[in-house]
Amino acid sequence: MLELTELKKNYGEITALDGVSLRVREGEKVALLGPNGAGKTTLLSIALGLLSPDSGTARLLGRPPREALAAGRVGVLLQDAGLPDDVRVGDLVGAVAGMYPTPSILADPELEALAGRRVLGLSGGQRQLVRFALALAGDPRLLILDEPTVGLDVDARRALWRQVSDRTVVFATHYLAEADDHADRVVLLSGGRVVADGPVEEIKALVGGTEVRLTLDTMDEPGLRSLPGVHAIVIEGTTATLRTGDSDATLRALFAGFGDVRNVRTSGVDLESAFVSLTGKGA
Ligand SMILES: Nc1ncnc2c1ncn2[C@@H]1O[C@H](COP(=O)(O)OP(=O)(O)OP(=O)(O)O)[C@@H](O)[C@H]1O
Repeated sequence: MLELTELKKNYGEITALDGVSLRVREGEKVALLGPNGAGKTTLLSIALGLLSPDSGTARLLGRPPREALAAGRVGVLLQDAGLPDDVRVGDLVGAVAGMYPTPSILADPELEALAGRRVLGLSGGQRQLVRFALALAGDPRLLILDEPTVGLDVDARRALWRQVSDRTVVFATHYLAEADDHADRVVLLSGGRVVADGPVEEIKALVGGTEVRLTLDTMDEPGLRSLPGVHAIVIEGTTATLRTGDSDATLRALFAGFGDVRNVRTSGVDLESAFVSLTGKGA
């Protein structure tokens, strides 16, 4: 449905994409995860034909992106996309849906409550809900969403994700938790490169997870390394720091297997520090 091959893009001195390839098949839900400046928006803009790459190619539904968009069936939600101010929400959504051969109007109570309001005066989250309704207006086969839930409250987030459940979706996010909840595959971008691409569980184990620090008077590195979920370990004297993708399993086995373990402390590993460990540099 989406095929990007060896994309490169520089803005003057800045390298935004440094040879990115990505293929998304029908039915996949792919989260593009990465810190600020990783290249997510640039990648999506090229996928949509809004920006030309310096080299490489982009195909959308088997065609050049602009052609695919013109044919309908691709829903798009971009950051800060403008909306006409002086029009009622219901009229705007109805008019846009009416331009498609298969119109679809988002059934959402919050959106319905806004139908009579003019766009001017809507809050940031309400505008985002309207943008999302416009993205769905053609009953798209493929949805491309750039940070779709920014500014949305919990109910609106739920409504959004419910609506996308039976479509192919590519979405950019900063949040591992959002990728975890709504994607089946994660593509991790950093510094304009794909640094990891795989099922959510795999990426979570790689970047997320928990740090467990502990003291063992008789250090047993191989034993600690073989605990379930552990994928990295640092030993300093009698202190060990483990990185685990499944802290429950690690701790259960730790307490069962190491009677003399003490001073056990755990902390979440945030995404930024995980990027540092994956890419060897700050994001
Ligand atoms: N129009 C532009 N002119 C110059 N530099 C740009 C332009 N657009 C993006 N960049 C730079 O290219 C790099 C990639 O930016 P991009 O917006 O694609 O990243 P992102 O992953 O979407 O970031 P964010 O999560 O902050 O939205 C950044 O260093 C950014 O500053």
